[in-house]
Amino acid sequence: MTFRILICDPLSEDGVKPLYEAEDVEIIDTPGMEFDVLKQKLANADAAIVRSQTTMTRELIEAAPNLKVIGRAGVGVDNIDLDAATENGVIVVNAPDGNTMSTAEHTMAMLMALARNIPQAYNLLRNGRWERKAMVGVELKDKTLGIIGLGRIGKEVARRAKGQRMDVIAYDPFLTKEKAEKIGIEYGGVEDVLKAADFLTVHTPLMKETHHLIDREALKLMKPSARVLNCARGGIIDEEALYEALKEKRIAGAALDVFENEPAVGHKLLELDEVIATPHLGASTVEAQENVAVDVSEDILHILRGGTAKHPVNVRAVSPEVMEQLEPYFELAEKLGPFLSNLTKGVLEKITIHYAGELVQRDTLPLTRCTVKGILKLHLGSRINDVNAFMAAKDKGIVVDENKSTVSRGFTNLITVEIKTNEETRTVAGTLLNGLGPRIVKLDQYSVDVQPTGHLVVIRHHDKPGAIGKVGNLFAEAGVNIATMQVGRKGEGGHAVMVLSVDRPLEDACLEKLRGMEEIRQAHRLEL
Ligand SMILES: NC(=O)C1=CN([C@@H]2O[C@H](COP(=O)(O)OP(=O)(O)OC[C@H]3O[C@@H](n4cnc5c(N)ncnc54)[C@H](O)[C@@H]3O)[C@@H](O)[C@H]2O)C=CC1
Ligand SMILES: O=C(O)CCC(=O)C(=O)O
Repeated sequence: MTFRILICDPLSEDGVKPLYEAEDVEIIDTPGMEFDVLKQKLANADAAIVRSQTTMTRELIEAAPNLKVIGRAGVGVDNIDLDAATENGVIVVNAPDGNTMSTAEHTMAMLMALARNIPQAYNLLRNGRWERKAMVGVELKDKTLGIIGLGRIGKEVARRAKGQRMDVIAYDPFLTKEKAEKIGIEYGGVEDVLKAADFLTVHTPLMKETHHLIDREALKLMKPSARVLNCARGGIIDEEALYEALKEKRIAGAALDVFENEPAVGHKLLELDEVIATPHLGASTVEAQENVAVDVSEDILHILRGGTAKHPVNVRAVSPEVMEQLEPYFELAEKLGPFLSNLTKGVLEKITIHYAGELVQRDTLPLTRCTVKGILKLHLGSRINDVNAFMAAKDKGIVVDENKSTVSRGFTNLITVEIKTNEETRTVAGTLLNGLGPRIVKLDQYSVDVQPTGHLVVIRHHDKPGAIGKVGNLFAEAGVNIATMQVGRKGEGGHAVMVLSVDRPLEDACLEKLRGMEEIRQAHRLEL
């Protein structure tokens, strides 16, 4: 059997050697295809390899009936429609390690160029101007580098910045004070990092939660002398807000490797003297390109020949028999994690899943994996899936435990998820009701009956006369219709919870007012 592999973006020749040398592979190496050509070539491809130039849309994936694997020669998979790939049974693999060093080094190159005006001075000199006065820079020594996103690349940048004798402060949802101390940096919340930074660099994936993470409000918290860097993904920093802040001299400079829309030729940020930029070159080194091309090529060959993926991004590894038994429970498992982790404060340390009732007899590991995936996805984005969820948890030092008990409090099946962070331990229990689907039946010590779907508001309040009415009035004033409301309490006059499902999302102003009420201890808005 011959597998047809389509190379959609330029790849390292040495890196794709394993593919050219394989006897069972036919390569179609035509990078930079127009959409229609790409669509036509995909129609009979078994695998496709992309970097960041090609966007693998649903339309393209659906037009490729033989497609089994998409390989991303790099880290970010925001240019691949993962839902479409999963729905169409296409495995997506990436190369998460191969370009870490290059991207960290590029970030440091940008940091130094930014501090010393190197591109600006060079431009002037090429135009015959020996300008020294206007090109005075700043030292890095004793300056503070703020890092948002301390994953593979963020950590390497921190290490290098310390070598420059900079102070480093970082925020990452998986970083604790203790972990930060161990690597000799300071731990802070996002606001602490923004306020302290002389230079700010972002190294998160681009996803719903990180889109415009650095927005107008964030930039307002920064020092006027601060400079920002983005060598991760366009869209993490709000480009309009950055432009305004630079124009109004509220920040001093920016170094950008990535843009919301690429190629960003003619972008108005590039007209500003305080901005230096490169055309998405973070991973463009001989070494990184060879590494990532080798990694995806090997993974693709292995998968096409019937093996399992080394760096899967979207697949669910469950045998058809086990899948059939567990299928109905996946929706419940998938909802419980995000429901609880949205409510939990602090840095995640341990996830425990308790199974009771008929589930005790089953192989529940796939459900545990699915729950862990739901929790981690909130911070690590869509590349977390059932296959890599445990590995990602281990990577982040999070303990995952599962246990079983015959005590199911009257339910035929019961899944209880417990999340322990460095600040609190919280639990949620859910069951699958015959014909009615998933239900949340317990939140911490309170019994409730909630359908975990749509727009939800979860409130912890003091059980006082009028509290519920006040919440109802506030929602009515905001034009938010309450579809269902569940109230649970330990005893009269004590702590209580309210879980409301509403017909449209609660706006920020309404949530703030809710949080400001004297009867309300905590309020969260959830989309499930
Ligand atoms: N410019 C370029 O050519 C390249 C860009 N990249 C980009 O860099 C990004 C980071 O890559 P890696 O470090 O390899 O990924 P990684 O997955 O190792 O690290 C990402 C980190 O971001 C953290 N994070 C998630 N949400 C966050 C939030 N709201 N606030 C703070 N931290 C948050 C995660 O906990 C994780 O530790 C990639 O997603 C990719 O988009 C990667 C390689 C090359
Ligand atoms: O393919 C490239 O050079 C871009 C690399 C990148 O952005 C990534 O790996 O996420």
